[in-house]
Amino acid sequence: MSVAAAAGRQAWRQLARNSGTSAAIRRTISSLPKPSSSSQFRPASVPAFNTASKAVPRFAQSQYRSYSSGGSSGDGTQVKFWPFVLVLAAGSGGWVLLLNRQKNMPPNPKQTASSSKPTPAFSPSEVTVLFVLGGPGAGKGTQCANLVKDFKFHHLSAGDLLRAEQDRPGSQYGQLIKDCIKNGAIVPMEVTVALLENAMADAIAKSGSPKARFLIDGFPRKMDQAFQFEKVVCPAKLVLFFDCPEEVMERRLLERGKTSGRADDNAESIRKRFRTFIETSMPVVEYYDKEGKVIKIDATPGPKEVYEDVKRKLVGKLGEDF
Ligand SMILES: Nc1ncnc2c1ncn2[C@@H]1O[C@H](COP(=O)(O)OP(=O)(O)OP(=O)(O)O)[C@@H](O)[C@H]1O
Ligand SMILES: O=c1ccn([C@@H]2O[C@H](COP(=O)(O)O)[C@@H](O)[C@H]2O)c(=O)[nH]1
Repeated sequence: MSVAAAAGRQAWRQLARNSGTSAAIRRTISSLPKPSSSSQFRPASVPAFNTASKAVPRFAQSQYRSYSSGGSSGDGTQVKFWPFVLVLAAGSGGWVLLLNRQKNMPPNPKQTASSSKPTPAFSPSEVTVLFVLGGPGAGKGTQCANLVKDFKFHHLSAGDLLRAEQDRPGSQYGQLIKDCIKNGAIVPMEVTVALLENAMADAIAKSGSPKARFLIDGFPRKMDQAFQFEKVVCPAKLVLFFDCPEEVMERRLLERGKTSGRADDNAESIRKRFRTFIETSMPVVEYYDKEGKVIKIDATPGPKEVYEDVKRKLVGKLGEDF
């Protein structure tokens, strides 16, 4: 299991524990991949780490001796161990190859939809989710603020939730999140999906009504997040995509960086964020575009003009009363 995957799995458990585990998160914890490292093939009595200087448990001692002595048990009985070793090694190798192959393959939506098929935590008949995507500095947050006023959305920024978790005293994932943000990398999806689900549950509980509209800003930035969120939390109705040239976004971010205090509003982090956006997040936009769910907005003009376009296109697609 990769370090990021392990961190994600841990993160999920921790976040669920900290903020009242929902049924959906609990289900996902149990459906996360089980450890696939060598520990799976290690007899329980064999220590995980090199214990050369320490006493090795009896069972392990006898195994090590057998392997190195070509099958003699040492008491005169001729037991051939090498065929077992070969079978075990071949089996383990095949398993590792299979896991690595799966890791490198994009998630298969059909498989995801048909296999364990957990029910999402929120029903799309009660909860409307709009994903808000666009490059860093395209103006997503600015336009979300406008939509909140006119359409009574709850605005949840994935970046803001991650920054809050990073700064939460005692958070086990503070450093991981900090490093990802500085480098424009994507935090393991379990962390972000759990934070979003918890925030949605909080907002719904506070409003006292199961009906709610959410703008999920800056998410999903990666295909795995998209599939996981829709499977476990709530299917999305639409994606608002703010399209903006890099030079315009860079100018805005450098300007914002003069006062934002954000660790990633600097030239080096911005370059990395742009690369992640092109390589990892644009495929998400393309995926939803093929599904006919994307409303594309030119984010180059001033904020007012952009908002007029957002409103016109959103109402055009969903009507006033969606
Ligand atoms: N249409 C616009 N024209 C000019 N400046 C804008 C426009 N929209 C937003 N800005 C400014 O650009 C900066 C980035 O905007 P905003 O924070 O809304 O972008 P974002 O897409 O949410 O960024 P990030 O992904 O980094 O959080 C802000 O300083 C904002 O005031
Ligand atoms: O789903 C997400 C969203 C964000 N991140 C990390 O946070 C920063 C900042 O995000 P903003 O939306 O610009 O506030 C982003 O560059 C990622 O490092 C994430 O990992 N996953």
